[in-house]
Amino acid sequence: MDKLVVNHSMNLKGDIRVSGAKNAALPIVCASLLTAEQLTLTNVPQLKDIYTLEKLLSGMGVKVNFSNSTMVFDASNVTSQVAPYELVKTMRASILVLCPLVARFGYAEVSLPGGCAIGARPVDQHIKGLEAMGAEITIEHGYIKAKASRLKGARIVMDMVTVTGTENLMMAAVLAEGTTILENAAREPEVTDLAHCLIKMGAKIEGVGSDKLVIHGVEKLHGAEHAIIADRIEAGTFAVAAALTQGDITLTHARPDTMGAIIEKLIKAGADIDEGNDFIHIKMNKRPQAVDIITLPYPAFPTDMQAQLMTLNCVAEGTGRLTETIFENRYMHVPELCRMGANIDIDGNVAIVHGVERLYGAQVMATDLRASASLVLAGMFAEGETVVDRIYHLDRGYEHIEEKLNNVGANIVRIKG
Ligand SMILES: CC(=O)N[C@H]1[C@@H](OP(=O)(O)OP(=O)(O)OC[C@H]2O[C@@H](n3ccc(=O)[nH]c3=O)[C@H](O)[C@@H]2O)O[C@H](CO)[C@@H](O)[C@@H]1O
Ligand SMILES: C=C(OP(=O)(O)O)C(=O)O
Repeated sequence: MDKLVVNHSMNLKGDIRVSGAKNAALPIVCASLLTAEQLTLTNVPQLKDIYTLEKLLSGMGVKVNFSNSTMVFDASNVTSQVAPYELVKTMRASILVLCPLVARFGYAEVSLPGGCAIGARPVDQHIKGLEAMGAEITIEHGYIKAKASRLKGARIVMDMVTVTGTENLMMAAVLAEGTTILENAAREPEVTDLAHCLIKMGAKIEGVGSDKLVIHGVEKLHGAEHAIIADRIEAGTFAVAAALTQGDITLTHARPDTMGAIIEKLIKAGADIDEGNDFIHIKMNKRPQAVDIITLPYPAFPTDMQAQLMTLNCVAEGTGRLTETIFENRYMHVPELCRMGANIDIDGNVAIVHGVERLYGAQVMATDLRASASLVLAGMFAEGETVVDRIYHLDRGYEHIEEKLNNVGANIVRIKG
């Protein structure tokens, strides 16, 4: 298993190009199952999760060509509607093939994704919505089996805001007979990006970007070309790197309009931020101030940035209070940060972070994707050498992370395992 050796690296300086968003690319790749015509995606990040999905779709008979950051799909000859456990267990987002398969082929068999390090993460809302649209669903031997000759439009009120739940049901509704109303829908920019792609493919969706989506089903979708939206979480991670190392970084190909809550917290922490339509410039020349954060659905502060902001709070002046409301077990990075000298108390879903002046390099273990990112950030600030183990999590979601950070002055070495 690969490891990253992160050396003390302050004052990062230069430009970093932001990649396409993993969490937009994953559902949009699955949308390729909705049409027999060619779907072309550009700005696709080269990530382990995308390769896993490519393997899953290829196993179903979809022809996929992935070259540089362009992916071309031909799902005209799908031969299997099964998503096997071996692939689903490595990537929860595989659940996103469920609704496209039922919508176009009337059948799907998808392994239940199960929980992961950050929480139980059930998929009951995906199932509830599909059932409301007339699918017959059984759970057998760890697989969800869904059948429907043609899905029917329905009014679905989601019990909680779910990102992949909204995406899955939106993909069911675009080919259903009649109109579907999705209430309490997720408004994350990645959900909106999927809606924009589906509209290019001929879907009829109203209320894009709001918590009420009205979807008029059509008989079939056609081919299209779509560029994946910039990754606001990758951009946010690098913005924290700039603030933490008292650096001066410009993030290019970014979408600051999707990062309001993150940018606001960085400004509060003391960063100077200048933004345009597609760039963010972050400059910091002092110790950060502690900030309080509550994770909530978009447009509030994203749970996927909680760990990175915690690292910033670890070395800030004052005490910051973080409240995680989305996932029940998303503080796995806390003991690792404490091993590096951080001072953090946990009380239920609240983390109280007392800022310290120094962190010290240590051997630490990454437990999930964003926890890994928070440890790499801490390693750049820490004195000495930090070895981050189990970085396969990181490779699921960050494209060439060490290369991008090294280009602006970091000193990170990958040790192949
Ligand atoms: C591939 C992808 O896009 N992943 C993102 C997506 O995950 P994902 O879509 O899995 O997360 P959800 O938005 O569905 O989860 C939000 C909350 O709802 C709960 N829930 C969800 C569905 C359901 O049927 N029942 C249920 O109880 C979950 O356990 C969690 O507590 O949104 C999360 C929240 O912004 C992000 O952290 C993930 O990075
Ligand atoms: C939790 C995340 O991803 P996933 O839903 O793929 O586990 C994430 O992107 O931080």
